[in-house]
Amino acid sequence: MMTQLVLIGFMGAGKTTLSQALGAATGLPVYDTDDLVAAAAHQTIAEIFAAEGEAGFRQRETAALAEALRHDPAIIATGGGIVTQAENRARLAALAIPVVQLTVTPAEINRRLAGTTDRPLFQENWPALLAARQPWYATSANHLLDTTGRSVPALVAELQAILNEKAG
Ligand SMILES: Nc1ncnc2c1ncn2[C@@H]1O[C@H](COP(=O)(O)OP(=O)(O)OP(=O)(O)O)[C@@H](O)[C@H]1O
Ligand SMILES: O=C(O)C1=C[C@@H](O)[C@@H](O)[C@H](O)C1
Ligand SMILES: [Mg+2]
Repeated sequence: MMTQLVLIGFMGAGKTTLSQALGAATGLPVYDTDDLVAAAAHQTIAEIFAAEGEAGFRQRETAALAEALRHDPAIIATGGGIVTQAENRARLAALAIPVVQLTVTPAEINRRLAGTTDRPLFQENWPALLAARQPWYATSANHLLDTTGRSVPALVAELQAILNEKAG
C-alpha cells in the first residue's frame, strides 16, 4: 500500500517542522531532501552552495527527491526550491499520493526566519523568488494547506486527515 505524503512550499512554510511532527504522531519514517543532500555530501547546505553553486545543489537535491520517493511508507519534506527544476515538477505532478503545498504569508516568513543564516537564498531577494515559484508550487501539488497563524498540532491533524482520506 502506498503510505507516502510529500510537503512542498517556500522557505519557512514549515515543511521540516511538520514532517517531523507528523512522523512523531504517526510513527511513519521521515525523509527531508535537505538532510539527504547534506548527509550525502558530508557538508552543510551553505557549504555546498559555496563550493558548487546553486546548480550543484540542485543536482544533488533532484537525486535526493528520487531517493526519498523510493521509500514507502514515507513522510517526505522537500527543500523550498525543489520546484525550480522541471524534472522535479513533472515527477511531483505525476504522483498518485498527497503532495501538499504549505503556504505562509511573507510577513510570517520574515518572523519565522528572522536572524537565521543557514538558507543562502533567504539572504537574497527572496520575495522575488517566492513570486517566481508560486505557479510552480501550484502545478506540482494536489493539496493546499495555509500554515499562517496556525499551530503545529492543528496542522498535523490536517495532514493526518489527508493521509487517512487516501487510505480510506
Ligand atoms: N505553524 C508554525 N507556526 C509557527 N512557526 C512555525 C510553524 N511551522 C514552522 N515554524 C517555524 O518556522 C521556522 C522554519 O520552519 P521549517 O524549517 O520547518 O521550514 P521549511 O519549510 O522546512 O523551510 P526550508 O525550505 O528552508 O527547509 C522554524 O523556526 C519553525 O519552528
Ligand atoms: O528555497 C530554496 O531554494 C532553498 C530552501 C532550503 O530548504 C534549502 O533547500 C536551500 O537553502 C535552498
Ligand atoms: Mg526544511
